Amino acid sequence: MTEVVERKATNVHWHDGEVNRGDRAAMLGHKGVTLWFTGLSGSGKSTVAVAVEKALTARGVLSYRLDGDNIRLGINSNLGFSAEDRQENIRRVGEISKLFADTGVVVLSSFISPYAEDRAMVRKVHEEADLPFMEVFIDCSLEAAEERDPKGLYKKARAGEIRGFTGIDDPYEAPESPELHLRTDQMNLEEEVEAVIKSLQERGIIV
Ligand SMILES: Nc1ncnc2c1ncn2[C@@H]1O[C@H](COP(=O)(O)OS(=O)(=O)O)[C@@H](OP(=O)(O)O)[C@H]1O
Ligand SMILES: Nc1ncnc2c1ncn2[C@@H]1O[C@H](COP(=O)(O)OP(=O)(O)O)[C@@H](O)[C@H]1O
Repeated sequence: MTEVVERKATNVHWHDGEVNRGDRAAMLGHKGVTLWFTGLSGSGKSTVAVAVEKALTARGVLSYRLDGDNIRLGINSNLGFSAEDRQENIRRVGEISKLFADTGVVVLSSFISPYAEDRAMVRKVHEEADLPFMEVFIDCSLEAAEERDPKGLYKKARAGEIRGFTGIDDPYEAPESPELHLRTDQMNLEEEVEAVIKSLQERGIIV
């Protein structure tokens, strides 16, 4: 696996507080977790995350969405779509997700995250911090995603106006053992939300 970037800072030390993760979970009434939605552009990552956020909020569960497009307009605006930039994009949002999950939030991170190695890095970062991490494969055939083409990007990619577009001329490595596998070209949104909520309950993250 590619090493996480080398730390440049020296003489830095972790500083513990007096309020811990358990205190925050007791205050909120649920645990923190990162739900990592991965899939092709147009597979439904954002649609599912938005619907799950709404359902969790209605249950009094604090959640927060981190979305590829939004993050790339802000903190990651200096990154493009080369393999190297995608890796740095995922590394940063993986670390951000970890911080949010540590606060007790149910984090809904939606990124194409096409490379298995980068997703494994995010999983490892969570495991090392003893935080729950669930990879959610938002699965949809390329044909169906291209048919949907909600932003007209596949059309542009086919016309050669976008280079290195995932699924067209850049790879997508499907997860081999995701915690949750949602076929958005075979299920409806309600079923998908239900599956996510059930999975969070089964893992004892929410009641
Ligand atoms: N070349 C190329 N390949 C894939 N996607 C592209 C590209 N150029 C722009 N876009 C738009 O960027 C969104 C994906 O950003 P991500 O941060 O999720 O990508 S990645 O995880 O770093 O691969 C993606 O959003 P979604 O369609 O919501 O997935 C696109 O809107
Ligand atoms: N079962 C489904 N689950 C999620 N999205 C669906 C489903 N069926 C159709 N769609 C549509 O597919 C599109 C997915 O777009 P989006 O959520 O932006 O995908 P992504 O974030 O993966 O790029 C939306 O237009 C959505 O309405």
